[in-house]
Amino acid sequence: MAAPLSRLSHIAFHVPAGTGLVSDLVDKFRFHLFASRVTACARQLALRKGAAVFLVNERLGEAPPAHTFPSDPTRPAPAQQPPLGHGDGEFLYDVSPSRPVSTASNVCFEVQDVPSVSRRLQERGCPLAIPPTDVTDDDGSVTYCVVRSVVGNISHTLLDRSRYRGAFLPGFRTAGDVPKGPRDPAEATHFDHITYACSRGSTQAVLDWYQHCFGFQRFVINRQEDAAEGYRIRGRGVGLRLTAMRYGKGSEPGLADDCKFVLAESLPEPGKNQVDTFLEQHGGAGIQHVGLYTADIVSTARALAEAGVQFVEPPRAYYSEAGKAEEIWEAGQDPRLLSQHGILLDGELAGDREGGGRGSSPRQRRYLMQIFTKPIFPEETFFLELIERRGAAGFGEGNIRALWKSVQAYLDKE
Ligand SMILES: O=C(O)C(=O)Cc1ccc(O)cc1
Repeated sequence: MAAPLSRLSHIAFHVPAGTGLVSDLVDKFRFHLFASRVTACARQLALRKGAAVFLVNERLGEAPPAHTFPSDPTRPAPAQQPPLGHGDGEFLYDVSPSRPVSTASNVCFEVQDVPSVSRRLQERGCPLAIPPTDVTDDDGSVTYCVVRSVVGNISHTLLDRSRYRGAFLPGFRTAGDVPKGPRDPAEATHFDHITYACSRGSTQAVLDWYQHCFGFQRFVINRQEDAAEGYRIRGRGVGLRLTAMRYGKGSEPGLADDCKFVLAESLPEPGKNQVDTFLEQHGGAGIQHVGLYTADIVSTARALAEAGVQFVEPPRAYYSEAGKAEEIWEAGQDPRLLSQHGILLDGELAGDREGGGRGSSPRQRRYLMQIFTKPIFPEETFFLELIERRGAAGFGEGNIRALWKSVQAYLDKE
């Protein structure tokens, strides 16, 4: 049996010190810093927005010699530290990605029984980068292991925090103030999807690996997609092959336990494209973007733009395309407001994903709205997305084309 995952815990970045990622997440994206761990050579900061948690791992200087484990000047040493020789000792709960560039490289899941999950992974031929390891502090203990994915520099930390009462993980101090009052409706609430930029021709092997190791299921993005080839969108400046998978049973679109994994591959088309640009500047495959779910994308986009977040601009003709304004009005949205913020809207017809007859079903007002930020690191690699789903669980061709072109126009200008 594949190794069962309970829920997504957090996504970890690895960045050199001084990239400004933490201050951008706090000041611009309105995340709250809630836990930190500082050693002589690494700073690990956990930031939260609803159920969406990012862990930012910053390298502060040279790594320590392999035989030492860094002491934490900010709190007493945990009772049990990871054994030496596993990982590189710099970052707790993770391995350092080999890339020098800033990267989002670890998707961490909670599991119930780390030793049994590790055994199953090893039986399935997935070597562990860090074997089951206990870490303890005054608030309890956590067991974790780390497995490297078949995709680029991505790894997965699997942890059991059922015996832990602290704010985040053993070894971290509580930091900052997470607001306790009623949630601001303009806040994003959780991760909707994580998109991997994959090298050409690798999708099937990636699907097979995640299915074999973790029991991921294929998720149909759109009924126009082909079972073997995925959803291919090409022509008119776009060359993209998308395939998606999910780890949970899948619930109502928009719920926190329904995070999907989207695999993006470029198709041979003239000119440079954003997936290949990612692969080149990142030094290989990896996490290209993370979709943050919000129940009110207009307010969230407005608040983030006011705080300094830069979004890519939709193609100039997007809102004046035949039928677009009508489609937006029909969905109950105002095209002037969406265009003011650069938000895209795509409808999903009943049966678009389930295989029902397109055109034969009455039009349902199921739709989604999306907007991409500009890349957030100096390299043209990782970016964030805001997404609001109104009943639509997949991704529509209209939005994908427009999003692709928005990013492309931005990259071509740079
Ligand atoms: O729409 C989304 O959020 C996707 O994940 C699809 C997608 C993937 C990669 C791109 O470069 C552009 C669009």
